[in-house]
Amino acid sequence: MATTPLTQESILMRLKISNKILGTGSFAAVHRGTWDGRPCAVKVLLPQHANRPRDPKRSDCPAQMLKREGNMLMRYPHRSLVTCYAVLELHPGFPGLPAGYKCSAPALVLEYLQNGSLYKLLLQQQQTPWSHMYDDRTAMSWSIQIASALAHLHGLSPAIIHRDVKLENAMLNREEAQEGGAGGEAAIARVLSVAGANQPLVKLVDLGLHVAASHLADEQLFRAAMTSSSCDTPSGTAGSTQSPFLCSSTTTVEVVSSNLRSRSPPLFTRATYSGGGGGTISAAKSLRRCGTSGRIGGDIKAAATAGTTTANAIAGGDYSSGGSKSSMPPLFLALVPGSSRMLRVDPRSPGLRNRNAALILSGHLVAEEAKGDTRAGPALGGAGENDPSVAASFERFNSTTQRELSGFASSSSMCWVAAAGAPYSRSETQPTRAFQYRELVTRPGSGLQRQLPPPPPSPPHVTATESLQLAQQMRKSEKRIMKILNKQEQQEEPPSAWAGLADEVLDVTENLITAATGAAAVTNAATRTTTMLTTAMATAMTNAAKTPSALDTGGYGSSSDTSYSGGAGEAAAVAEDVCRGDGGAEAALLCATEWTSMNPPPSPRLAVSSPSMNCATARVMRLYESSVPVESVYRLTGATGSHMTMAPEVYQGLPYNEKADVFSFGVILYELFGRSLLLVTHINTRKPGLPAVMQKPGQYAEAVSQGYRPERTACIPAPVWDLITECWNQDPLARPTMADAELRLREISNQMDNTGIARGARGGGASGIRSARSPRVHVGPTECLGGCTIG
Ligand SMILES: Nc1ncnc2c1ncn2[C@@H]1O[C@H](COP(=O)(O)OP(=O)(O)OP(=O)(O)O)[C@@H](O)[C@H]1O
Repeated sequence: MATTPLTQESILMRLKISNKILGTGSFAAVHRGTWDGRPCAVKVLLPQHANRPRDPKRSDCPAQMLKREGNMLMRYPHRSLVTCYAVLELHPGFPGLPAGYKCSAPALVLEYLQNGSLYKLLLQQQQTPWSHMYDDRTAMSWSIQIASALAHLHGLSPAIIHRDVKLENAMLNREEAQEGGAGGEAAIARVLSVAGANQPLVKLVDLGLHVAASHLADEQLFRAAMTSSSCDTPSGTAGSTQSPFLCSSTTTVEVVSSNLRSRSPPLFTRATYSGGGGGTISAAKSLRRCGTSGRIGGDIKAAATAGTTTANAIAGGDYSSGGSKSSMPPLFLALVPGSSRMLRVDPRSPGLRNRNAALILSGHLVAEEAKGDTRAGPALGGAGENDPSVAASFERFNSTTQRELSGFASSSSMCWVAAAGAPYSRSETQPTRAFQYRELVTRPGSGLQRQLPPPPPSPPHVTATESLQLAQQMRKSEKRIMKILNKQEQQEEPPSAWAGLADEVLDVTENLITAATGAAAVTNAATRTTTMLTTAMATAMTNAAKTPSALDTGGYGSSSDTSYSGGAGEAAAVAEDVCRGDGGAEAALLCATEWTSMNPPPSPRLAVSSPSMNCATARVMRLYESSVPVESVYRLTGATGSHMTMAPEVYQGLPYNEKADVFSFGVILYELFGRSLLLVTHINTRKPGLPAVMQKPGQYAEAVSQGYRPERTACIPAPVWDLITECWNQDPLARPTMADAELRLREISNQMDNTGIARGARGGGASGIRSARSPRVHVGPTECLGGCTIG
């Protein structure tokens, strides 16, 4: 079935769409339907989005987002994620499709979740506080299911961030779906009324906003990588059915080199490797599971030797000094949860010999090359276990490099390889088919640096309040920029129309730069990068506006070598990409990070007029243009998701990673165990600790971003509350991983069982859910509704 190509005819045979709408979101309407006779939900892009012209280059338009959602669900299924049976394009006039479609519409055929969302259940619970709809055991079971789905997503490499974790997106289903059910409240009531039935399952839905925390290819590239024959299998694994590679043509690794340890502050030269490679995701998955055997197992063991206990993710990348495919050694990384260590780079690489390399993935230091480890032969097996130099380099690494890079690591969701030692040679800059390299910023003392005046003296200490004000100012400015960009997008204006926008953007940019300069002491990478991104954008827009003809003739794609002549055409192309939100934005950001890490912008005008800035930006852009369509880091700054569950850093428009989901998960725990929705308890309600009554969810998110947290309610068990507060830590890096959170919940659950504490004493049959229609015990509004007894 899965291999049969889906034609419109076969779709017609298999898919029936009824006119019953299960729900409508901002992008899609979800219809009831059947797929091969089984009940299903059909999520179809709304006509207003489907009818818009599509740019295949863009991954952030609603059509692409919907497809990405489906592809992601199909590729990485999980018991607690809604199942996607098919990703389709439905032609206008397809039976059951409402009128209004002029173009074909992407549609997902999803598992039908007939029992509504936990949000609706909670809403109903709050409306009828006398009824106990579920007990703590059930709340715990649901929490664990949601945690395991998120741990699954975050455990992928690169991590996938859901970005919209909330009770609305946690839907109830029975293990055995019943035909003929109806969604919404009726369904909830039916669930509730079935005492003794199987425990309802929770499934996470709506992954439309998901994003890869690092560099994940789109489906096409991913497939290409999976079937690629260019995988450089390490010796000893030939013939193995499972390649120990997670294919690295989907992985772009940032290399930071040169004098890492000897300079203070360290100066970085960065190159980007986007290697080819092979292998399968399933291999990586199984490797992640195995942990103790096989060649990779050896390295995981080495990680354990070095002081860590478990490795829960493995990524592999080709890391090469350039040249032929055969000279591409694999780079293996073990991501150690909650810690920061491991692994080593294949010592076969002559380019890496006698050089220490460290890799940081999503903020974790995960790899290090052992200095002096030049052994050839089995690339990975057992490496490091008995090698004192490996252990020594771990030590060295932890005491120096980690500290030096922590600023980068904590603010970036990208992979970084830090290599100390000899700078890369020019020969390394020659791109090969599967390997590209660009030097983004000139080395210390050359070009860019000389043109810039010395950085201004550090401003006096910036207080937390000032820092917050700056962040808010940033946010305001960002919003304005987004508005401008949206206006541009909606009106589908030609690039020449940027002339009018350029001035406005420059204004905003100045604001940002002022904020950034003032906040230098805060050393906020987000501030810097956003500043520089918008600077680059403004520059490009201005240039484009000045010489619109360059747009017609100037092709940045035409200059593919490392020499760069500059010019408005190039700048305009940068702007175009930045505006369109694809690789250009990332490129500008990458460049900006690098540039500003060495040189905080001394004055807006200087930064704007720096031709080297354009140069570097353009180079990076080309790199990404020919590389994978990476998720734009830029889009990882800015409010995405729901205000009531939004992490502070997301609200503030700072860079964020998968820990934003952890924060939102804390809200889920709070609402589930507390039997109350924050929206109900906090909006239009006077709360202690808050100066004024909040009327909008945005105000709540703002308060949270300033440190406000809801107080514990009596019915939240103490250990659960502890976990909630950890998830709500203002510092994302201090929050637990989802894997940890899941583990903790399981432990709490066991603890509850072992101590024989009668949870849900007041309610629930075997299902743990009580009927809304059969109220039994009245409790006042301040009493616990959950019957919890731990605390
Ligand atoms: N698999 C499903 N089974 C039953 N109902 C569903 C299913 N998926 C979604 N729904 C219903 O359809 C509604 C809209 O779905 P969804 O949230 O996925 O759409 P969206 O356009 O992505 O929404 P949003 O505006 O939140 O991004 C949901 O609130 C839910 O009630």
